Amino acid sequence: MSSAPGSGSGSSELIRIVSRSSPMALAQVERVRTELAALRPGIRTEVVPVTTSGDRWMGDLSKLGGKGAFTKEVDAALLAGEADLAVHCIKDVPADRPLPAGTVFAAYLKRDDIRDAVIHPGGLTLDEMPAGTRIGTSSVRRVAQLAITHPQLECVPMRGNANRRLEKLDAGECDALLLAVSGLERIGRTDRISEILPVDAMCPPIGAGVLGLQCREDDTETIEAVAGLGDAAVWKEITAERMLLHVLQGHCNSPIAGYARAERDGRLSLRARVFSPDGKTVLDAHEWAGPLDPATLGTSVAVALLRQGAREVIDTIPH
Ligand SMILES: NCc1[nH]cc(CCC(=O)O)c1CC(=O)O
Repeated sequence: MSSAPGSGSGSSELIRIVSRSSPMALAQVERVRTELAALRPGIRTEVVPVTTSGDRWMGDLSKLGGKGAFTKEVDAALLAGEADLAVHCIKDVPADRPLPAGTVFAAYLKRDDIRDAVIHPGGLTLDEMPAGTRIGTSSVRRVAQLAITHPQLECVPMRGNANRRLEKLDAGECDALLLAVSGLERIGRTDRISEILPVDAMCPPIGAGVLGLQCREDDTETIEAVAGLGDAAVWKEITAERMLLHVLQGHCNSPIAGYARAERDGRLSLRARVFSPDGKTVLDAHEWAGPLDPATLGTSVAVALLRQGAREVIDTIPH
């Protein structure tokens, strides 16, 4: 191949990005392609589509053997060398076990909104909804917190990608939905939001609003190419949050919530909560740390929750 002198070895570099085919996943890949094109104009990208078991299965996710439901096929494409880069919602990446051997996160992108939104066709907020209003969500985290703040509302199981859930809502399968603001932004449907819930009322899941770029660990070329897309503050937040989840050994069906915040002065805080499914037990911990060791902060908050009895709460929930 003849390339102009001085155009650099990266001028003909191709990065193949594996993606689920939901509108949200494709939008995430487009964000990465746009940011990469600005940072490294010489690199070409291509999308390699996969369908995951989590996308196909509309039943209870725990019956699929856990949260890896959305990541297994993606990991396999990466490890088989069919693709060079995977874009994951960090929220969907299990933390109770190590990342698949041979893969690493090369970057975490700048964080989007971490809050959940209410979608009600009539524009009602949770407080305005009559008793018995059916909220479509299968998330134990959302069900537990709704039981605390709005016990008069009824949760009904609801799965499928965000676009499908909106269709099911419009078809009358439920009266309202809870969905992540960031996901609605990605699919261009923030027009459907009737209320954004503060994190005090609806604590977000670990990793909310963050995309991680996963590579093969020996693929230094791709790792170096995408590392510049990463955000240093988000790296600290995710390191603390995922260490918390790792120490708690939460599973796909455990109502664990929490978020870290890196302040501009370098300090890092982490709040986390563990709920019983009925919301009657709420464990809460919040700590501050200096900038140097996010993993220790995650461990420390997890230990505080374990001292309050988190082990029993997590283990009594079947998965
Ligand atoms: N479980 C699916 C999923 N994974 C990540 C997001 C939202 C975007 C994010 O937090 O990165 C969603 C949709 C939702 O929960 O509403």
